[in-house]
Amino acid sequence: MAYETIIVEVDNHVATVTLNRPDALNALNDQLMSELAEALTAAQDNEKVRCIIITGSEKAFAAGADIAMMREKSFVDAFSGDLFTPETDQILRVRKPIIAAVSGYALGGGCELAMMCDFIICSDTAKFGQPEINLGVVAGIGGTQRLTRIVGKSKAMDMNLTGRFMDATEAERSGLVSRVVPCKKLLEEATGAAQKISEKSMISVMVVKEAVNRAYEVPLREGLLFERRMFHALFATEDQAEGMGAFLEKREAQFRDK
Ligand SMILES: CCCCCCCCCCCCC[C@H](O)CC(=O)SCCNC(=O)CCNC(=O)[C@H](O)C(C)(C)COP(=O)(O)OP(=O)(O)OC[C@H]1O[C@@H](n2cnc3c(N)ncnc32)[C@H](O)[C@@H]1OP(=O)(O)O
Repeated sequence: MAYETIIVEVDNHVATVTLNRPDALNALNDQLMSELAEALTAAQDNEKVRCIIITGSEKAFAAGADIAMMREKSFVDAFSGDLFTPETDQILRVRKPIIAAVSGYALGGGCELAMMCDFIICSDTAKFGQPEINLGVVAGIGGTQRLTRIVGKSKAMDMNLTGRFMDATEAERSGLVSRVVPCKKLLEEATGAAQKISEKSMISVMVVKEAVNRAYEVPLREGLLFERRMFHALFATEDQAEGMGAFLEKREAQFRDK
């Protein structure tokens, strides 16, 4: 598939999707979101792909929704057209793990897109923010919701009210990102993580993704029960027999459940 605003490479079970609108700091316009949705669907359907990375350029992961695209829209356009809901539903339907590899700006929809991924590895140049208030709007796809659950009310309120940016150090300290690496090592680190995940039992990987994401949604007792039942269920898989057998036979496990 030929794309204009993204670059897709599949190698060794990892699909790397690079946002590619450098002149607009990867601002998320209709075409980019449509192409990203298509690429994620293709990665989900491709049996050779076991982990997905979304990344951008050194200067910007994504500087947010495209302001030029939004400027002309009315309330009726946004509300009746359910602006951005189909795209966000699409990324949340992907069951394979998605790593956000963030360098430079991840602002507004860019920060929100990164937070919709399963975890974020960022470079020491990363800057996260929800500056929508500067535009007379507020975050629209998780910047007041996921950010608050991740970094806490005070920091989320500060960032959404002042529009200030958070650097990589603060992002790691706040739990927004999993790891911070030197800019030149970002893709190597993200690819290493993706390949390590690709070696695991795919069925277990998908259960982890679902269980950790559910922790945001349900009370602890319900989450613990879900986790317990999925732990029990995995004893029905070949991968559980292979994984535990390989350990006891002191060899590498060869997982095969899809
Ligand atoms: C399955 C598909 C998955 C899809 C997932 C869902 C994605 C949905 C995304 C929509 C989310 C909507 C809800 C969201 O909360 C709303 C927003 O995101 S509002 C936008 C928030 N972002 C901003 O306000 C940042 C705006 N940019 C800046 O402040 C600055 O550009 C900067 C980042 C601080 C960098 O400053 P500089 O280094 O000085 O660079 P320039 O400003 O000169 O920018 C260079 C060039 O890029 C253009 N540009 C930058 N940001 C945007 C943007 N957001 N939209 C459009 N264009 C942008 C800028 O205009 C310059 O262009 P030029 O003038 O050179 O033509």
